[in-house]
Amino acid sequence: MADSAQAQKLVYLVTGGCGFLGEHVVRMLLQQEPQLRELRIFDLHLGPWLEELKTGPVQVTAIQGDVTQAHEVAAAVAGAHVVIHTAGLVDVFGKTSPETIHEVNVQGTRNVIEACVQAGTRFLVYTSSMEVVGPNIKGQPFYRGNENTPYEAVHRHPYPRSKALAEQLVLEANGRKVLGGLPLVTCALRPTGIYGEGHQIMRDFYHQGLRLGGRLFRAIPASVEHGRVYVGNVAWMHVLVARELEHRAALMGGQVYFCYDNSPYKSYEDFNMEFLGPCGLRLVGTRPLLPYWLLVFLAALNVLLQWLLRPLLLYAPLLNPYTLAMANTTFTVSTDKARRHFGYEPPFSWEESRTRTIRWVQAMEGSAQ
Ligand SMILES: NC(=O)c1ccc[n+]([C@@H]2O[C@H](COP(=O)([O-])OP(=O)(O)OC[C@H]3O[C@@H](n4cnc5c(N)ncnc54)[C@H](O)[C@@H]3O)[C@@H](O)[C@H]2O)c1
Ligand SMILES: CC(C)[C@@H](O)CC[C@@H](C)[C@H]1CC[C@H]2[C@@H]3[C@H](O)C=C4C[C@@H](O)CC[C@]4(C)[C@H]3CC[C@]12C
Repeated sequence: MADSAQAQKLVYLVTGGCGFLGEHVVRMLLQQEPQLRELRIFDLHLGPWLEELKTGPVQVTAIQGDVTQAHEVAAAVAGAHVVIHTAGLVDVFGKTSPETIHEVNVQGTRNVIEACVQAGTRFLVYTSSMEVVGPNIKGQPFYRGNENTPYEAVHRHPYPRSKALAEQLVLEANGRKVLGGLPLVTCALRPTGIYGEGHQIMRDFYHQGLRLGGRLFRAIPASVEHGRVYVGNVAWMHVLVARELEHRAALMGGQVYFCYDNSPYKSYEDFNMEFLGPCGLRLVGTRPLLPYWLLVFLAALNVLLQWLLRPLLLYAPLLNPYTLAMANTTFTVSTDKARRHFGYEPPFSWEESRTRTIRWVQAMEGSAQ
């Protein structure tokens, strides 16, 4: 990338740039990356909001494309200095087949890597996930762990498997010679559960609560901690890594970093209530209202119903065996590797993150507040 002595401006490509995280990365780049000349936004589904971005000094190029199509990826990458690859199928609800998840998340990532090599693009930031680590199929807790904490990462579910395989491809590609003979520098970021404006699952919980008369029913013990991170802080980490990769290639190249901030450690449901409570919902029960065995039965019943109904409609409830196991397994991170390696500090405090998320829920149609 250009150093300060050169006036050269940079071309960034964000895959999945119209997604929940991708949109925040796009907006953060436009606000915080002074070297940006052109921002390419590559996505299967382009959002109408992109039009409003085209009035600024940076050239914004919206590209409707599919990461599973190598030629489409190659065309989008050609001429880019940096690729931030967030595109992926985030499906733990059985909405898509395991083959499709693999095709998008693994083959799509392979296509991005090869496109970088063929085009001479030297810097690739990949949005991985905590799930590359866990929780594993044994339900072993990962308590305040970091990037070096030993943990038996064993996955059966197609989504975490695909993220683990894709991350491995990205890290193994670090150091490959790209067109022109210089090395590719790659890095993988592992967010825990991201929350914030645009989080579809939070929207689903909110609407479920509205349907149930303003109530949600506790299913998970409050003692089970789940790490969460604000989307604005995750976006900033992507922008900062993309900027620092060149200058700190020897240190950062081929590394993984958990995405973290000062969001509190809470159960998944209690954490959601930080935002849904001020918006009029109430979490019923100080302990799970149903015995775990009954939740296991209901989760399995949901799988059966999904299979039976598939010819007629997509039935994809929040509760299934995988989501129940995830919600019931402590997974929290405590690390400062990103700060030590590239000076990351979360720009949004917990209070700001909470306020922004509450305002977003309140602005949702049909708000109870
Ligand atoms: N949401 C979380 O809690 C979380 C946590 C950790 C990691 N991640 C990772 O962050 C990334 C973004 O996740 P998100 O929550 O914003 O999901 P999202 O579904 O909101 O965004 C994904 C984007 O990728 C696009 N996409 C999907 N398939 C594509 C394809 N074949 N070609 C091009 N674009 C395609 C979608 O249209 C969407 O805009 C994913 O890689 C996900 O694994 C998410
Ligand atoms: C129905 C109840 C049991 C309810 O509590 C289920 C919650 C469940 C939908 C979520 C619990 C943990 C979530 C996952 C976690 O935050 C991390 C993830 C990694 C990321 O890469 C994608 C999203 C997710 C898998 C996230 C999905 C929702 C949960 C399973």
